[in-house]
Amino acid sequence: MVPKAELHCHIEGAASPDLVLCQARKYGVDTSDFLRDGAYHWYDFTSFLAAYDAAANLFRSEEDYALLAEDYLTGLSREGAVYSEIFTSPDHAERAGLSRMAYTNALGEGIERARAATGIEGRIIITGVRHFGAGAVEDAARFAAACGHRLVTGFGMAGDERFGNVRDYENAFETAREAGLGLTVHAGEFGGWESVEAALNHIRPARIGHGVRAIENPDLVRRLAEEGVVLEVCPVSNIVLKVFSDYASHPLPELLEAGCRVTLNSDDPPHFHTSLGHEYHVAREHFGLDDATLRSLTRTAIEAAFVDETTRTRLLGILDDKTVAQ
Ligand SMILES: Nc1ncnc2[nH]cnc12
Ligand SMILES: [Zn+2]
Repeated sequence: MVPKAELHCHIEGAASPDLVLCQARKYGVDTSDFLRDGAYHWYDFTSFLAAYDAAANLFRSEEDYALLAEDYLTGLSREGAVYSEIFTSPDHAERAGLSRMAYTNALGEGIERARAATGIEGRIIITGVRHFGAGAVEDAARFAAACGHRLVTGFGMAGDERFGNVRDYENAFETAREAGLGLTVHAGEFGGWESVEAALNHIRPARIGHGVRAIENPDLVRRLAEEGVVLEVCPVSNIVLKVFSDYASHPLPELLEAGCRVTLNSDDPPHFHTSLGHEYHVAREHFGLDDATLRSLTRTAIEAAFVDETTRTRLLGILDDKTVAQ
């Protein structure tokens, strides 16, 4: 099995329908609006975000979140993943009645449990939600900068990219940068190439969430390659959310060919009927990537991971060991 590493997965969006149904029974909530016949139901990006929020609202206690992270990472390890960064959303936890710190500690506990059981390494990227406004994203950044949790190593922004101007979020990212956190921002998913360029100019992140619509501007693709900005590409998400109509028109192969640093990610796996393993399968079947190239994408992810150098070296060692073993 090709070793895998993931940089872009929203933990609330990773809750399996079975786990969500369990939570719904626990809290006596009817899920039929967004979950039917064992699968999530929504029809466009806006209704997807609503389903995501509704599922998130069923995680309310520290044990709920510990279980969510443990369940996700344990399953990911079975697919051959050695590393995972989860995007967390303190705003969602607060809406569900849990403090940001309790939420972060609980997810950390879930990561530690999964590591003890399987060896998978995990880190937390705290995210602000763009369509909650600049004030909310600044609050999330201040929390990320101050929380002091050992596993919090990055800050990002998700949510509806069509909302507001990326400039309005500069302060939030400055706060996170000054605290030494790695930076990633969603851009070039529902916004076009201009959104990627604006993110580069105003946020200066090490990584871009998606970034795939940079393909609309060859100069920008060259810039991404030259600056070595890493793209957290989520192919199945892009097809299911209709960012591209089919795999034949998905730009991942072209971005790779242009020298961009590309990684494979699942985004919100059960919502899109995917998993990290399935993303690697899709890259093989639809983009024609061979095992050596898939391993090089894992290498890119580990190189771009927001981890200390000792951990990075250990992870690269595992990748090389497994490469030799096959
Ligand atoms: N694909 C996506 N784009 C933006 N925000 C998100 N939050 C969860 N999934 C997302
Ligand atoms: Zn995302």
